Amino acid sequence: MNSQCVIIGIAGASASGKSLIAKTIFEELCRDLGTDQIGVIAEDAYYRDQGHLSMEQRVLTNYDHPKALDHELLCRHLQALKTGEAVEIPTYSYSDHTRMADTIKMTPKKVIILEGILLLTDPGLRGLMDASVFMDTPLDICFMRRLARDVAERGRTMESVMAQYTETVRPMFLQFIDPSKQYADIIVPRGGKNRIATDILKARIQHLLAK
Ligand SMILES: Nc1ncnc2c1ncn2[C@@H]1O[C@H](COP(=O)(O)OP(=O)(O)O)[C@@H](O)[C@H]1O
Ligand SMILES: Nc1ccn([C@@H]2O[C@H](COP(=O)(O)O)[C@@H](O)[C@H]2O)c(=O)n1
Repeated sequence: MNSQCVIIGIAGASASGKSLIAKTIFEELCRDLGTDQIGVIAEDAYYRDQGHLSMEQRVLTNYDHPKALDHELLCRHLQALKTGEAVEIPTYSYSDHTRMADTIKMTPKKVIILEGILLLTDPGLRGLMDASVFMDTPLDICFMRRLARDVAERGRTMESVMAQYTETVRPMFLQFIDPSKQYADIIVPRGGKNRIATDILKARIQHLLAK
């Protein structure tokens, strides 16, 4: 069976507004399609399991390098959803730096919004997307938002956020994420509250569904 499943990929720097725009599109499209017909998948859920490593080893991982993520599993899950099969999405703990025991069942959807920093670096994932987006928020703004968010929500200290940003987040953005912008169909300036970009994406999804 090849069910209708529109997949939109949203990439960009950490704290560029990917989750916010994904959530806005999700909530607004739910009103038309129903909550069971649209889903959001975060690439972060596919960070590799590090249960076999000590906490001292886990903090040394470069979480902004493509190899930190299990894109193969994400690809398999998207292919399964496209063929009408349900999947078990992993859950991830930013404070323990590893997968949690629970998974979340996702049933097939008409629309899947994927969001994550490194999505557009992977040809397999790009090939599964019906449209791709890059959130082009200035890096200094992203850094300020990440600092506030990671201290408030991800159990980090200001010092650890600043060190990680200098050692891996910024260099990996320049090496992998920013060059992947070339693969985006739509480039969104300013961040997750860009109303016109949100409307354009919603209209494109509606157009793909009507085909
Ligand atoms: N345009 C914006 N104006 C103000 N705050 C924003 C804007 N876009 C995103 N944010 C905030 O910045 C933080 C990071 O955004 P988020 O969507 O979580 O980023 P990402 O998913 O790209 O890491 C969140 O607290 C979010 O509410
Ligand atoms: N254990 C981890 C795993 C990931 N990160 C950081 O998360 C960022 C990606 O998530 P966004 O919601 O910000 O897009 C990425 O830049 C990793 O550095 C982490 O700090 N710890």
